[in-house]
Amino acid sequence: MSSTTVISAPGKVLIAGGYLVLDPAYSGIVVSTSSRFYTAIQDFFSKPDTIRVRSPQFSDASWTYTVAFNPDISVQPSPENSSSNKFVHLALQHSLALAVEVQGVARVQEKLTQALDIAIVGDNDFYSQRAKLESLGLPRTISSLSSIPHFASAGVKLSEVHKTGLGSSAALITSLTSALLVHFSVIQASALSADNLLVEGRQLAHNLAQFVHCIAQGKVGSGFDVSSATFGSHLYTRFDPSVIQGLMSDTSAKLLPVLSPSNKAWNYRIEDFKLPPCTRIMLADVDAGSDTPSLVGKVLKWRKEKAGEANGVWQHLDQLNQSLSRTLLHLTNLHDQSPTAYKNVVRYISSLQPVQWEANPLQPATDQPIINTFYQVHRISQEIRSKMKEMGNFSGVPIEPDEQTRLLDVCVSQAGVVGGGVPGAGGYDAIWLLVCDPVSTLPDQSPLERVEHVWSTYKELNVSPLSSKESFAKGLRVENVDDVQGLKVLLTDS
Ligand SMILES: Nc1ncnc2c1ncn2[C@@H]1O[C@H](COP(=O)(O)OP(=O)(O)OP(=O)(O)O)[C@@H](O)[C@H]1O
Ligand SMILES: C[C@@](O)(CCOP(=O)(O)O)CC(=O)O
Repeated sequence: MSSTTVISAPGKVLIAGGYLVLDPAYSGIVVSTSSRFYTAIQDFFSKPDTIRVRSPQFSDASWTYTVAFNPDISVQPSPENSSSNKFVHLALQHSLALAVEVQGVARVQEKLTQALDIAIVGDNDFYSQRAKLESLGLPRTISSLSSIPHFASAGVKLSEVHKTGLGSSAALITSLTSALLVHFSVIQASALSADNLLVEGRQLAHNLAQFVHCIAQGKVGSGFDVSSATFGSHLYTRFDPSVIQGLMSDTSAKLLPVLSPSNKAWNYRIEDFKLPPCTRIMLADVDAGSDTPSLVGKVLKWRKEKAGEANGVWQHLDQLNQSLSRTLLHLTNLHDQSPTAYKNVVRYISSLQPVQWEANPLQPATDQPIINTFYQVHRISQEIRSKMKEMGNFSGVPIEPDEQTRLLDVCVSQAGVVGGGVPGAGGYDAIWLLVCDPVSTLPDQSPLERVEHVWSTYKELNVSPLSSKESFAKGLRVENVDDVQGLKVLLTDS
């Protein structure tokens, strides 16, 4: 077997900044997840200029393409394909076109003298595992999820799968286009090492993925999902959509002048962010579902029509979102200043409800500022929830519907739960929580176990956990096949 290029990209959770982040005046807090999409590219023995793409988790999910050079490069789906995949097709077309612009036709043709086999797989979290847990007779807990094999077959077609909101299309596009850039030597694999995020290769990968994702979706969103798939957790401020508007309407135009990192029109901003030590994000898929584009359309219509009312909400939320990111980052500083006091506090508040955290007058003075800062995070995240709900009430959109409010209220009053909310655009389909994650809480339950118990026994909504944590690997990552559990068996050995 010849060498295999494997590139992964993480999923995302927008914990603050939904709707605001569509406007370049505001930023959002995006956390990248340990759940990833993987693209593996190998040579295989078939006709030259042929690319076969497979998604082995789904039925009817293999697509063959022919690459023609006449004289411009074009990637054509085979008439024998039994389904189409616009996202995959556009990723191939534009990545190869960019490769031709950078490397010249001859080098791209040379790489295609052997056909390519491309396998795309997403960690189980991207797709709801509720039905699988039920069929295995397992409770809806994180430990049950670990008994499902990696990259489990969904048993359905892609068009029928129940997604969980982690941004499957953005992670898929970012891993696929970047794997093609590396395989065709447009960028070096070393450009994707974690040491320095703002290197040109990674930026080119970002710009290409943003463009392909926009064109596949038929619209320019804020792009926080592709940005976190590329750079990991950060505070995101969007790029001006005009940078790719020309390419969106004239797809035969040259890509490199627009997508090059030296094009100053790419004015997105990435600022460092990570969740504090000894905490963990918990995510749940709520079996109700919302149509994000229609929520966005209605909220933006209201913002246009009732600018005065909306601007007040936007300003207030912006203040809160900025305080949240500052306060979370401050916790990391407090940890670094006094790791022992910090760990003691986390253990202490893990067994108390947030309203009790500040109540002990005998708390050592070293612990007070740490406890107060954790309580600030709780308070700010609660205020963000209520402002987002107000935004929903004003615009007639269920951003934090009453059902989710009841669920979140139960969750955030558990001992050791710092805060939570509805991610991204909100709606009925998911929640996030930040919980204390101390080394041990024995003989007490841990906050994670308490939340799992609430979720698995909750009656009003069917709540199913995801196993994702925050990914500290910064976005795109070069993988070694043998290190990715469950991947090797899905690759061809032809
Ligand atoms: N494993 C996969 N293999 C190939 N294509 C996939 C795969 N998963 C998703 N896709 C592509 O992404 C498309 C789904 O994109 P869509 O924008 O609807 O999802 P999304 O908003 O990213 O979903 P979510 O955020 O809930 O994960 C599918 O129609 C398919 O083209
Ligand atoms: C509403 C919005 O700000 C966030 C949508 O996030 P999500 O897809 O619900 O995670 C839209 C966007 O940023 O593109």
